[in-house]
Amino acid sequence: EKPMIVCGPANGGVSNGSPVKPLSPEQEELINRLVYFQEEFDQPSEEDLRKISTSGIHESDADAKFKHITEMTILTVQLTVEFSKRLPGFDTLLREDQITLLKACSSEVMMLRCARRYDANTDSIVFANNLPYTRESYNMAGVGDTADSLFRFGKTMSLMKVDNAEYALLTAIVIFSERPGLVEARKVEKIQEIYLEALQAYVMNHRVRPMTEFAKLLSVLTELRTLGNLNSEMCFSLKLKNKKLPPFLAEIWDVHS
Ligand SMILES: Cc1nc(-c2ccccc2Cl)n(NC(=O)c2ccc3c(c2C)OCCO3)c1C(C)C
Repeated sequence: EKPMIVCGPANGGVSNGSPVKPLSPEQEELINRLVYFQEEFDQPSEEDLRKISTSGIHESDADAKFKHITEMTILTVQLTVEFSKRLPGFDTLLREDQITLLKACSSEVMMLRCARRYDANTDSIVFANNLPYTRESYNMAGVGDTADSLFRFGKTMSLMKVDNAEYALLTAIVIFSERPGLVEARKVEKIQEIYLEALQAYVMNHRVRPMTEFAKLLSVLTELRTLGNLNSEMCFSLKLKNKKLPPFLAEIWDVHS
């Protein structure tokens, strides 16, 4: 069943003295749809997880850990592609622009998905039941120090108490971001505006200090750009170390030997 959003304004519908505009029915429907598909495509299926090699996962085999991370990432990026296809507006774009958006957003959405799975008590990313994205696996896989900023990001997000609706809207906003090479950039921007307005309306009606919380949520977008760029840098350094990425990831992240 669809998880309904209970839309009672957090502050009795008044924010710094002025009455808060409620969410429109269209915005409520949009948010409910996004939260529904966020759950639908949240984790790889048990069947997919069984396919992932867990051999060597609990030993100190660096290559096995690296392989595990790559396989988990491929499954998760594929879930993001499925989520994107169901976003209102995505199917109105040129195929070429859909590809541009999916390639560019994939690492950023991965970071956001991991942040959502960050557990502050254990300072770890609890991702599906295979736990590949832990500090230990990162250290083992030989990419430990860079992953630190992913855990810091996860901690920041958990302190902000970002809820499912805000995560789903942030993901849509990341997907419909301005990217180099877009043919219909203006069209993507117009679609992104819909999701930005919905996020603003949601925050205005659900947060105690809406303006600052909305600003902080938008600053997440900038942090995600930085994290995505760090991923590109890591892909490049892996290439220099002749550490092969699976073709699917080499293709979407433009890592060509
Ligand atoms: C197969 C694979 N899967 C990932 C990944 C794993 C989890 C979240 C996001 C990404 Cl992109 N990465 N990237 C990182 O793990 C990664 C790269 C750079 C980072 C970073 C991470 C998690 O963390 C933030 C700082 O820079 C890789 C390769 C490239 C190892």
